[in-house]
Amino acid sequence: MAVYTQVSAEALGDFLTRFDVGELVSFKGIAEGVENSNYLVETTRDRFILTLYEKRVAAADLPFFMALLDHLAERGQPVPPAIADREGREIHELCGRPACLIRFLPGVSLSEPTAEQARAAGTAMGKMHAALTDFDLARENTMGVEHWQPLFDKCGKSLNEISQGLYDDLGFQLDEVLSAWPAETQMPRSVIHADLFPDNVLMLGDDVTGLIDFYFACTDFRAYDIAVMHSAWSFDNEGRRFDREIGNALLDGYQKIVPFEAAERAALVDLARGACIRFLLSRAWDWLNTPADAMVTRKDPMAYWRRLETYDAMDGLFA
Ligand SMILES: Nc1ncnc2c1ncn2[C@@H]1O[C@H](COP(=O)(O)OP(=O)(O)O)[C@@H](O)[C@H]1O
Ligand SMILES: N[C@@H](CCOP(=O)(O)O)C(=O)O
Repeated sequence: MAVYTQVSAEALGDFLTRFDVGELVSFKGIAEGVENSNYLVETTRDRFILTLYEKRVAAADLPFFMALLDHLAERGQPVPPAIADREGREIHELCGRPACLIRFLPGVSLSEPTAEQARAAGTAMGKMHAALTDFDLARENTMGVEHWQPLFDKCGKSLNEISQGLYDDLGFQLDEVLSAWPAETQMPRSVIHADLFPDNVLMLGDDVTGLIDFYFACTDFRAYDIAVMHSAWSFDNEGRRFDREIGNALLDGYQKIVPFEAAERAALVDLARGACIRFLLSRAWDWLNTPADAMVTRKDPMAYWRRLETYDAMDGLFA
């Protein structure tokens, strides 16, 4: 359940008067998602998403995210920009939280995408990267490679409460991935989504209708974005079954738009191992620090350990 902040009909009705969007007809909390509070809002004119930003999204980062969404939307990418109020402001405050009213996009996120859908999603990421070549802003990846060792150290031996021996096993893998990690100048860097899991891609049939949830977007290796996507899309939820056909379709759809440079292609498997460590660590931290009775469902860190083991046994992502 991702509605942390309750909004009353009165507060929302009053909030909407700042915009030229018609009057409130109905609204309801959206259960999906874990980071922010999201509501589906219906007015006399249209549908919108109301997002109240909770503790993981820093208010200071919102201008970057909104500029990024505006840039992509202006270039015809299927992303949801924030709606500006009558004075041109996109970022607001509601019920004590930073808040945005966001364009609603049609489509559903898939739990079991097919290879054709993965190909379309890879192509959508390629088009997004191509549209970002003239985007000038930057944001540090606060979940990037420099942050893995400190987060590992913060989790410490408690990792063994998740699975016996995880502290030593993950420590070993982390050392390996850090020593294989490419130097900054070795391959193209860009603003990337950094969390394009199936739940952040809206689709109708085989068509991508929306790329959402840009709140981890940051500057990093461009190929790291597709590696994150590969690790999220090519396995079942538990990370037990690897589907090479889906992985290949994803990479293939992407490289039709943004061909891989030789250095990117060679580094993909190490970037995917890094992606596993990143999500394993954030999930492990949440696992160890979220009370079992909290409203939000904790995601299984070991699903990323299993993926890491699969990548560890691979020579390259293409086969
Ligand atoms: N612009 C949008 N159009 C349509 N649905 C959206 C939009 N933004 C979010 N949603 C819906 O809200 C859910 C949660 O949004 P998301 O941004 O993933 O939340 P969180 O940041 O909390 O993880 C999505 O799974 C989707 O169903
Ligand atoms: N995709 C991450 C968690 C971030 O959740 P999101 O709902 O904001 O995409 C994971 O699965 O660990």
